[in-house]
Amino acid sequence: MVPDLSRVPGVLGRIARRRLQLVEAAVPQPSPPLAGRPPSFAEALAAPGLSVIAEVKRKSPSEGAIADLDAAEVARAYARAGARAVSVLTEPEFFAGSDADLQAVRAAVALPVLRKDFVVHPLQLAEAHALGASAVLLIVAVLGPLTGAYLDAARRAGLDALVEVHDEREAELALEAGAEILGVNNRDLTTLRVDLTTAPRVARHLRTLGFAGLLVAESGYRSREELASLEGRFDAVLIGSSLARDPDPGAALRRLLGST
Ligand SMILES: O=C(O)c1ccccc1NCC(=O)[C@H](O)[C@H](O)COP(=O)(O)O
Repeated sequence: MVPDLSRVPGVLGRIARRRLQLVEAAVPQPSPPLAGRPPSFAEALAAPGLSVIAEVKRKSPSEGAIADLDAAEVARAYARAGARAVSVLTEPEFFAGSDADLQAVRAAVALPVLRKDFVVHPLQLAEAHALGASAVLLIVAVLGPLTGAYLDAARRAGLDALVEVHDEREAELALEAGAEILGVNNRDLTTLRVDLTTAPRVARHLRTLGFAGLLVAESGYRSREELASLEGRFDAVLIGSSLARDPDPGAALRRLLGST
């Protein structure tokens, strides 16, 4: 049940194909047993008001180097500043992420942790659960018609899934697949261009189609005003670069939330 990645264009296609090579070459590592059940990602996003999912992000294809950070320390700062969940990039080559970052964050904060990676193989789901993640990212542009099968497999592994789309057609595929948490990415992962009108436009389409689940706006957010425009239309926002690049990520989040 591996997606056909030859049809995925641009930067996203390069990342996904390389990810599959790395997953297939990896020797499975035993993870130490986890203390307790991870907190619910869905419940954190459903809390009143706009929930912030704050991201631990070291580097990216669009920005290059972002921060040489201590993942646990940054996650604690996010939690103190009011984040409701933490996203941790675990892709090693394009984002300089690691499973160790995820484990460090899980041990450091009581918030749910999203494993932000490029899921291209079912093994990555069991692995995410073993690492202590509460949720995984499933990208419709990568998984295509297998999105529903991966969603079911994630649920069986005890994980919530943030199903990511970028346009109306992908949004319809995600609905058919049974997504309950839908993320609309403002960043086109083929070209890396960011357009903040994308998430509200696709969200309107989803609500017109009767989607009653949780909606997340993703990528490109830098200001209090931009976040204010999402209130009442989205349940959550995912923010990475603008927080992680700040010398004080906690203060950056408090500024965005208007709580300084
Ligand atoms: O961030 C990138 O350059 C990128 C390139 C290719 C695939 C995925 C990419 N980013 C993943 C994300 O969706 C973001 O990390 C996340 O939404 C936060 O975005 P931002 O606040 O703009 O860092």
